[in-house]
Amino acid sequence: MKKQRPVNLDLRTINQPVSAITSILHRISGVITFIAVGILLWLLGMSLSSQEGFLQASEIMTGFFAKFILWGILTALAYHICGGIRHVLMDFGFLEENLATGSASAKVAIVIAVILSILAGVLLW
Ligand code: HEM
Repeated sequence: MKKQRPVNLDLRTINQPVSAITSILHRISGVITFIAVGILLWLLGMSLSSQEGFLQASEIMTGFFAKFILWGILTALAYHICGGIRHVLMDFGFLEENLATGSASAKVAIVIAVILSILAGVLLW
């Protein structure tokens, strides 16, 4: 096999198209959402356990760090849903599968997710 093949695996030097960045972020946001389910179920369980548990859960959620984590979770979920709906629209043939439409829909998904993220921040603080 030829040993001197042109291989470039240095991600910092590869210019990623916006649809590729959207795709990577979609997987990352999916993993964050998966971990978030555990955190949110733990909080829900605590809040439903007793009156003290509810007060404890409320107390936890007043801290800046907890709010920041929740904001991150809501941002990841918002992004994942926007990217997910984009995927579903493409899969059902509502969006054309070409470079121009892929880039445009990726940008729209990012902009909507940023707006939802800002709204989540306003809601929390
Ligand atoms: C608890 C909620 C959710 C969790 C934990 C979750 C998690 C994930 C993860 C980890 C992936 C990545 C799979 C991979 O890249 O191999 C994924 C992909 C996907 N998710 Fe979610 N997801 C959730 C909710 C949603 C929702 C609400 C939507 C719809 C809007 C959605 C739509 C999608 C789609 C379409 C893909 C496939 C994307 C692709 O083909 O690259 N997900 N999800």
